[in-house]
Amino acid sequence: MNRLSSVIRRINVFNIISRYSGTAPLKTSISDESLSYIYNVGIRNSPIKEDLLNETKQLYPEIAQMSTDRIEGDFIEILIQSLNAKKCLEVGVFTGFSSLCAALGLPDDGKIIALDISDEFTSIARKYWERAGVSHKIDLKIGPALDNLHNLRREGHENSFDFAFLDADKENYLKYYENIIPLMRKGGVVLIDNIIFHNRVVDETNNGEDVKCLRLLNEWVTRDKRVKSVALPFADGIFMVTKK
Ligand SMILES: C[S@@+](CC[C@H](N)C(=O)[O-])C[C@H]1O[C@@H](n2cnc3c(N)ncnc32)[C@H](O)[C@@H]1O
Repeated sequence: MNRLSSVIRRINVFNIISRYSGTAPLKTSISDESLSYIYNVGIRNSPIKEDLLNETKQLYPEIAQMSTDRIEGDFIEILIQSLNAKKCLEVGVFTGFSSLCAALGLPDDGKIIALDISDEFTSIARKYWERAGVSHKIDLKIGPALDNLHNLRREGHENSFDFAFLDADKENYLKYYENIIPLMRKGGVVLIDNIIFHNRVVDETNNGEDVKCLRLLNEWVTRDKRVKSVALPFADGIFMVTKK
């Protein structure tokens, strides 16, 4: 992590060089009505996904928005399928929406190693994985994700994952990222969720640890020579990264 610390010291997150020289981003032309239309027309019917999200809302009304965005979930499923992925990693499970989507995109002998710290949240997840018939594809490991990532590296999983989804505690994102990249195979894809974190990342008055960590991570990823990356302006902002 020495290279990491020295680069972090050099990054001034509010003095980011503008790399974009095009016209105004297309996103500004999407009205609320068009966005609703996209969400209505763009999501295929899936009673099990809707039930999971509805139960999450009932059980945890204050934090239900932690579930991965509905379109992002379908995007994960399609991406995994089109990559022919067989071995996936998820950091941050909650009640299991994104892992359900990932598992639905995997073949029957595919595997997801899913990491979370909460028995309570993931007990809901297990119920839906069972109902969807995908439990056998998901190996849930309860405990601090960083410890489990270190274990995976020690146990010989480096350079082997086809796909990873990072969606846990934001303060540790940079450490997670630095442990996920060595685990990915060449051409493997990592999606990093919440890179704008409900617009807090661009709010200069917000200097919460989670927000500061996301700013550093975003700069770090863009400069990382081990990968190619693109930031996708949907849901809560997503970095899509592929290992060279
Ligand atoms: C944003 S939620 C994940 C949402 C999930 N991807 C979904 O689609 O529902 C973040 C999760 O990270 C977990 N978490 C927080 N700190 C953690 C840690 N140190 N190690 C592992 N998991 C952690 C929380 O328990 C929570 O379930």
